[in-house]
Amino acid sequence: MPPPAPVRSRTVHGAADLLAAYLPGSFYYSSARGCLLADGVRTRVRADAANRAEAVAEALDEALLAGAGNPVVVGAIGFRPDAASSLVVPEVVRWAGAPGGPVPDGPAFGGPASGGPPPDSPAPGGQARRGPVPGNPVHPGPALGNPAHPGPPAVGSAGYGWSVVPRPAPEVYTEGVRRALELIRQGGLRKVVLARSLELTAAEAVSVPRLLTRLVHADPAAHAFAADVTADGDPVPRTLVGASPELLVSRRGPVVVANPLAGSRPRAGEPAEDERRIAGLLASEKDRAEHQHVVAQVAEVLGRFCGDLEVPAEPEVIGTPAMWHLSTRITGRVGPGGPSALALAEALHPTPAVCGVPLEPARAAIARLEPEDRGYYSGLVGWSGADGDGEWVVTIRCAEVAGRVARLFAGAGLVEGSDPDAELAETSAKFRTLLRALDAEETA
Ligand SMILES: C=C(O[C@@H]1C=C(C(=O)O)C=C[C@H]1O)C(=O)O
Repeated sequence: MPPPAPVRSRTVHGAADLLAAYLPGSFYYSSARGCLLADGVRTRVRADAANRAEAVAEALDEALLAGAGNPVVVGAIGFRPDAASSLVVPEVVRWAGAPGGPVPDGPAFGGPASGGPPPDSPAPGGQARRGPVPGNPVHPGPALGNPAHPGPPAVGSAGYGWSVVPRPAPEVYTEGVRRALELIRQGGLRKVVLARSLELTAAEAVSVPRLLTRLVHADPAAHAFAADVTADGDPVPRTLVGASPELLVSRRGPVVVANPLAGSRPRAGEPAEDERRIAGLLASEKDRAEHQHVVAQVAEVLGRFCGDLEVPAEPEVIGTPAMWHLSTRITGRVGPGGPSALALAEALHPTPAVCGVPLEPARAAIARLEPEDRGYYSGLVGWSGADGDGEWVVTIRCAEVAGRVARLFAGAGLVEGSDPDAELAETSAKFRTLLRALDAEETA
């Protein structure tokens, strides 16, 4: 008989440990389901949209053959079909519970080497996220600034002295919105999302670990991420970092969850006014229509792969520290050997939350009316395991950070009845998630 395998105690990580261990170049992802920190590159998946699924499967198979327990692929994929992607099968993956949750005890998470998410973390899709309270549509979201846990110092604690350039200028954006509304009036296009960006330049290099930590502290229930997206020829490393409220899709075993958002109001930060805004959002036909486009597409795509699809008839309102959104949580089930979380995410992308309806006219309108390339913004970011489990979010409330520059993106969905100035204001409110974390809210 072979000698018994040596028993080694496994390190148990807390969410705070993983966040503290993040370094630029790592991949970090956290949500109400738990968090993951990935380091090192076993395989870099170099593939375009047409052969990505095959390349990912091959890389995961290789890792399995090399003895990795349950290897994962992590990273980000850009918005356009021909956009860059940054996907790797990492050398080391560490898992922990959700940020702000208890430090899990007992043996660690789901398996050798590459492990798996903690078994005791919430079900996929962040059920622990602020949901509706029956009979009370107001969901306060996290407190803004918890004095007991003030979080790390400002990203530029000495004051970065940001300079801010909106791209395009606000009046060019509103003109684009008017032209998009004209296309909608002419017929053929029903919804399109137009985005703009803010380019912030600091006097010194932006600290990505501190930016990420501030985002997680500001909203532990968000899907927070930091992914290295440095491309060949970039003079300095580039990191995609953000806190998305929008679950594109998750899979855990047979259970599939998607949580499309669309239809928004800025958070006022004053309870009575927020009550009014939430009621206004729920009652707005324009916002309901904008939301329904996304729900219909997500349900149609998931319906191709899933049984037991459940699509609530009515949206709820969810809150982030900056925004209120109409939200619909859709669930379904896949059979054994069904599509992986990444395959589902790629089938869903781009949803009308970031592109439009019908898809091709919306893509064409974006290409014509947005002067700036979106890059990774409005693509997808997350992780997928060899067993098919995983979680991918829509890449919003994010910035691409390189050296002293942080490029922020935000968009707004346009349908018949949209108002250009209100859409501009909506994008300004969406920038707040990142501006606050960069201590730049007053500058922009
Ligand atoms: C496009 C963004 O957000 C998306 C658009 C929304 C809307 O138009 O109401 C709401 C949530 C997101 O699905 C963004 O944050 O940049």
